[in-house]
Amino acid sequence: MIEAVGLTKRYGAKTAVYNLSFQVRPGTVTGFLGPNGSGKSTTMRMILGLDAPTTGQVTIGGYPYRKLPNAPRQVGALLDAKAVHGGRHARNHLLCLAQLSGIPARRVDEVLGVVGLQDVAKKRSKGFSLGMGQRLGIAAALLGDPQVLLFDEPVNGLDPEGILWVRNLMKALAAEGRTVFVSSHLMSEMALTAEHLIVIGRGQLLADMSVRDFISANSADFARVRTPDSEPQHREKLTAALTEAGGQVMPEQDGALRVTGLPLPRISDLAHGADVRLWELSPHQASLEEAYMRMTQGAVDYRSTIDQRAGLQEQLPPGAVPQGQMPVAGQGQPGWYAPPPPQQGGQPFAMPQPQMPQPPQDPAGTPNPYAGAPQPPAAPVPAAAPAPAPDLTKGATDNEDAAR
Ligand SMILES: Nc1ncnc2c1ncn2[C@@H]1O[C@H](COP(=O)(O)OP(=O)(O)OP(=O)(O)O)[C@@H](O)[C@H]1O
Repeated sequence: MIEAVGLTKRYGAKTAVYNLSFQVRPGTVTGFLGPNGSGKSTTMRMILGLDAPTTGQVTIGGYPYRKLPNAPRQVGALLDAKAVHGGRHARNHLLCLAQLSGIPARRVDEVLGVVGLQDVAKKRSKGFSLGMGQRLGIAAALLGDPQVLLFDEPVNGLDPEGILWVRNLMKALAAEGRTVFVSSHLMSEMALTAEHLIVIGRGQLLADMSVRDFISANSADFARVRTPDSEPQHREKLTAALTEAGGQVMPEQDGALRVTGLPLPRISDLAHGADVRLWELSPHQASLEEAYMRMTQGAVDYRSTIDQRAGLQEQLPPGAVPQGQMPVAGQGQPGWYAPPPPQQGGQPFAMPQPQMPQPPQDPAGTPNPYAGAPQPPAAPVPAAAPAPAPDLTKGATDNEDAAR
């Protein structure tokens, strides 16, 4: 098991991770999600002893990585697939790693077979495609047959067959009782691979819960209702009946209606009562991607100004708030991505809290640099000229970082 308690990392004045506490348990794939720059890689580096926490601690099986007996046999990681000596053959690269860790050479051939690189084992890795490089990185992570595995964006650059392979590999490793911690920006993939999620935004914990709970906590189910295309007046009649009964009705682009706040049998009864025929009445649940976007929209550092100004962004569903704004309980259209009311202390999303040791309130005795970040702004910001996300870290701005 991986356990972080009050983990904080500052780079000078920049706070990359703040007071992060979570556990990654064996036997399931745990997804690690967060917008760009939210601190995922920094957290993974601290887990692996590559960066020292400013305060707090993170352990694997009860030990900090650097004190873990025979660490390469216990923990495997893919952090940066490009971090390979390009002039070496794939097999030689793995052999070097194996020798450093006292792993027998036959294991190198085993893992080359597992990742499907046996035919290119004698090729120099500088000629490898992005996907082949990922496979080589995964082979290196598997070398010590470790119980704990960390993968930072493992499907980066993989084709659909490769993505499916990684998904099955992660699940198989977890099914063997291993601890599998994997970051990804591919939500659809994460929904298929992970059972549990840890979501961070601006270095802080936003959610620690199952994928199922995460989706239901950050989205609302809805019904799609469709009347015959040739009878637009019936669509209007049904809209009126549903609205009068307390439902929220929004038109979809294809002419159907999105209805929230009413159960399906009630919608059917209301349609029958209004003498309106239905061509479709179907239940829908938001995707992990929608739920994730909903939760993290207030914690995104890097956002294009061009597509916002040009109105190119996908239209937000009713009830969802424009980017940069957090929802306000009781406002907007309830039932449509309607969030639970903000919690005391500024936590905007209700989430089941696992029993974890409580980290020190503020280990360094300095104020929380993110305090107030999730609070809703006082006034709505027009979509055409959104306010930039405030740089709450008071350090080098993210734009400066990005420009480097
Ligand atoms: N060595 C460093 N020195 C200064 N700032 C750093 C350093 N490493 C990371 N940061 C900053 O810390 C923040 C978190 O970075 P990190 O790479 O951990 O985010 P991430 O969630 O992995 O991002 P991405 O999804 O884009 O990979 C960023 O603002 C980054 O600029």
